[in-house]
Formats: sequence, structure tokens, C-alpha cells
Amino acid sequence: MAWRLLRLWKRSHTDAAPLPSSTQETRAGTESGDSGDATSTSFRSSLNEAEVAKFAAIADTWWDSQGPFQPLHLMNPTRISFIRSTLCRYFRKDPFSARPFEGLKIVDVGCGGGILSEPLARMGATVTGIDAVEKNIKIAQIHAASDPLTSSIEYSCTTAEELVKENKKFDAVISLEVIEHVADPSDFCKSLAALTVPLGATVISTINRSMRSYATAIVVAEYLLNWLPKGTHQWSRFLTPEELVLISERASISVQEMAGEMSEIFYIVDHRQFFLDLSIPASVHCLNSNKRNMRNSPAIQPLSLP
Ligand SMILES: C[S@@+](CC[C@H](N)C(=O)[O-])C[C@H]1O[C@@H](n2cnc3c(N)ncnc32)[C@H](O)[C@@H]1O
Ligand SMILES: [Mg+2]
Repeated sequence: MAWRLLRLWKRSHTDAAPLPSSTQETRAGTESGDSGDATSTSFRSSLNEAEVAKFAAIADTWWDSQGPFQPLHLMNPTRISFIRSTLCRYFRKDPFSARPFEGLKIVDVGCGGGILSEPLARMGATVTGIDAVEKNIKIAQIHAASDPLTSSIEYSCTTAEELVKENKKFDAVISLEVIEHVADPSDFCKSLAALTVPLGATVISTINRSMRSYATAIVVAEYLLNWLPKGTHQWSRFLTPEELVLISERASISVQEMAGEMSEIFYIVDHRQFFLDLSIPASVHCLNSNKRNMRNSPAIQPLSLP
């Protein structure tokens, strides 16, 4: 058992993990066959083909709440509550309104089957959902079409950097649980920042690179409970909150709020007595603005900013 764990650790740890990365200039370009013109130098492809293939293989399970995306379904109420309260404060919207995001243009980058895009649309936002996997987008479109409140979501199989090239801008740019799957997190953050209007907000979440996340998100979720296909996550690709702050700030994202520690969520939602350190280091930024006074979401515990 110990030997198997060690082997698992080694495999997970040695998979390439690009980190704050002006030193990683060629990686995304190489993976994507990037031609290297001026635009693509600024906003290089975020595609990591191996990562994208993993999601293509399980695309038809997005809306199976007991399937491989069970963890995301379980996390959804908490992260939606965080996004709702944070963006309401930030954009001075009424948190008690049924549709508090009315008037906001939001893009959900790496939307998968739309399990976040749909609640955003129900809260009144004009939502664009994008994903690198065509099959995800088809599933998302079919699912959203069945409800008039979500049928207006515009889904498209594309990437953040492609939208940047098209000069698209959004009031809020949200990308949850995607950054650990892209070619280069720093470049990805730059694209997210470029998609955000001045004074807009960017929300990013990922799994903290802690010992607990290795034990829970990989050993337990992939190997013991078989929730996710083995190899879904590479521990070395996870970002610590400090690293996320660093690459966000380098991308001109002024980090104003972080929250995380979802260790109790699985206990509450699923009544299972183990803890999962699927933290949500979430950053909300505004470009070229004074910092606003933002309190931490009551839904998840605050993380102290480094
Ligand atoms: C773990 S899932 C998260 C889905 C969704 N954001 C959520 O939290 O419910 C990661 C998603 O990112 C997509 N993805 C991976 N790399 C991407 C990229 N470079 N650009 C856009 N989407 C990407 C995958 O296809 C997958 O749907
Ligand atoms: Mg993930």
C-alpha cells in the first residue's frame, strides 16, 4: 500500500507543472502549435491537449450528480453563494433580489456542462459560457435550452485568449476549477484580466496544493472512491493561494478578497465524515481602481492575503 502511494505521488508530482512563468515562454505555444505572432505572444494558447482530452472523455456525465463531476455538484451551492454575495457587494447589487445580477455581462471560462453558467443566468446575468471541449458545449446547450431562464446563455467552444483577440469584454470573468488544467496559469490569468472591463471583477478558484488535497482530491476521490477517473488531477498543477495571488498580481489583477477551506462542505452536503481540502482561493479584482472595502463571504472561511 505504502509503495503504491509512493508511486502515485511520484507520478502525480512529476507531471509537468508550470508555475509563475515568465520562464515558461514556449510551453503553451509548443502545445498549441502557436504561430508566435504579436497577439498570440501576449495571449498564448491556454490549451493543454492532454488535460482537455480528459474532459472530452467524460463530457456526457456533466449533469449526473453521482458521476465524475459529483465534487463540483456538491461544491456548487457554496461557490454560488460566495460569488453571489461577493459580486453583489462589489457591483452594489441588492443581494435580496431574486435576480441580483440583472445588467451584468458575465463569462464563465471553462464552463463544462454549464453547472455554474445556469445559476448565473437564473440570477439575471447575461451569460456567455465557453469551453475548450466541443462536446461539453453541446451538452451545456441542450441542458440550458430546456429552461426559459437559462436558454439565453450563449455557449461557445472557444478559449479565453480567443475572446481576447475578438476584443470581448465582460463585467465579471469567472473561471472555477480550470486554471489547474491549462497550459500556463500565468498566461491564462492575463487573458482573464484582459477580458474584464475596467472596474470589473475576476473570480478564480482552484484546489490548494496542500498535503490534504493530495490525500483527498487524488487518493480518496480518484483511487479509493473512484469518483473521478484516475489521473484527472496532477497535484503539482494545483496552486497555493500565495501562488495564485502572485500570478494574479502579475496579470494586473489586484486581489481584494480570498476565501477558501471547503473542508466542511462535504460533511454538510453529503454527510460524509471526511474532510476535503478543495479550497476556493478566489480572487476578485478591479483594474485601475481604488480598492473597495470588501468583507469576506460568510459562506466560506477567509484566507489571509500574503
Ligand atoms: C474541472 S472542469 C470545471 C468546469 C466548471 N468551471 C465548473 O467548475 O463547474 C474544467 C473545465 O475546463 C475546461 N478546460 C480545460 N482547459 C481549458 C482551456 N484552456 N480553455 C477553456 N476551457 C478549458 C474543461 O474542458 C472542463 O470543462
Ligand atoms: Mg479539477
